Amino acid sequence: MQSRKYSTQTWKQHPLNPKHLDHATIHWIFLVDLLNFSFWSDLDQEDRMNPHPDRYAVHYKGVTYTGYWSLCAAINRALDDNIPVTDPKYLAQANPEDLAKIFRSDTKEQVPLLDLRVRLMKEAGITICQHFGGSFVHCLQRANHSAQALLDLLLEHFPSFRDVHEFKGRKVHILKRAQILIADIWACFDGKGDGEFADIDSITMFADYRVPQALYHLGLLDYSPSLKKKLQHCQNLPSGCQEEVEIRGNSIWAVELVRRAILKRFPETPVNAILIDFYIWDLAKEIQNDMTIPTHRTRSWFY
Ligand SMILES: Nc1nc2c(c(CN[C@H]3C=C[C@H](O)[C@@H]3O)cn2[C@@H]2O[C@H](COP(=O)(O)O)[C@@H](O)[C@H]2O)c(=O)[nH]1
Repeated sequence: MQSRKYSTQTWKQHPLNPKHLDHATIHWIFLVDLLNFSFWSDLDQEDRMNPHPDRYAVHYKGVTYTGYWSLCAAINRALDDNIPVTDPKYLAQANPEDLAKIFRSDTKEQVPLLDLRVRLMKEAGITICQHFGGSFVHCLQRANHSAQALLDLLLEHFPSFRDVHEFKGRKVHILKRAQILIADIWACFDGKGDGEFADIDSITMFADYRVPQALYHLGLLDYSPSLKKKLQHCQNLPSGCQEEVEIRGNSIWAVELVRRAILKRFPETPVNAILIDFYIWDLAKEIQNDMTIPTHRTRSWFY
């Protein structure tokens, strides 16, 4: 595990991530994490690095992107076409057909939950214009460098970030996209300026579908024989069902235990759940072809 520099350098090194530390980058991160969900393909049960040829993909600057990176490629493609897709004023007044074109596919399959993505873009654009003077930066600055205050503002004003579920009669706040939004701003800005959060270490791992798969592969998470069977048969798990919430909740706990183990062994290491999560997610993409279990399949706008 490298130091904090790991996430910051890696974050900006990816060709699709923005390089300039300005307000346009904050708007880019907001839009990406507003839409950062459910890229797994109904067509592609293999889910390997060499994707099913019909699986939703975006060709951008000579590279074919699937999954999360296809979202970033689609947004960058729109910006290159002079469509101000990260500008809330544009989103508020744009017509849905034009917004849908941003996700046009270079294969047979279209992006999952397209209509929902368009709806969320319009709603967020209207909300930012009504409550934050047309710029998400004002929302960020209203949090006054507190991750938890920003989390509260996101949950108050943007309903799709309310990743909260019921588990055996108790409310479970998983909040994956709201937290990764904060983490991406922090990592991109190296914890400085607009990216400074005094309580950044209060952010948990982001309970998606890729990191749990890697945690299992690494022997840090285990599944019951019946759940393993469902995953191996690519059976859908309904959003909010007990097994799905167990996978997500235990993933958060597994990363917390990894964090404690690292600090016990290397007390001086500036590690937090974000850095561990980013490390495991990037690793998961590298070893995707060797994974010993498929990802779980829940069609959801939460992750
Ligand atoms: N826990 C966690 N989940 C993450 C990410 C990211 C992208 N982060 C990059 C940006 C900065 C960091 O340095 C990473 O390089 C996407 N996702 C989730 O994965 C799923 C997509 O997977 P696939 O279909 O294979 O592309 C989907 O649920 C998406 O929401 C992360 O970092 N952590």
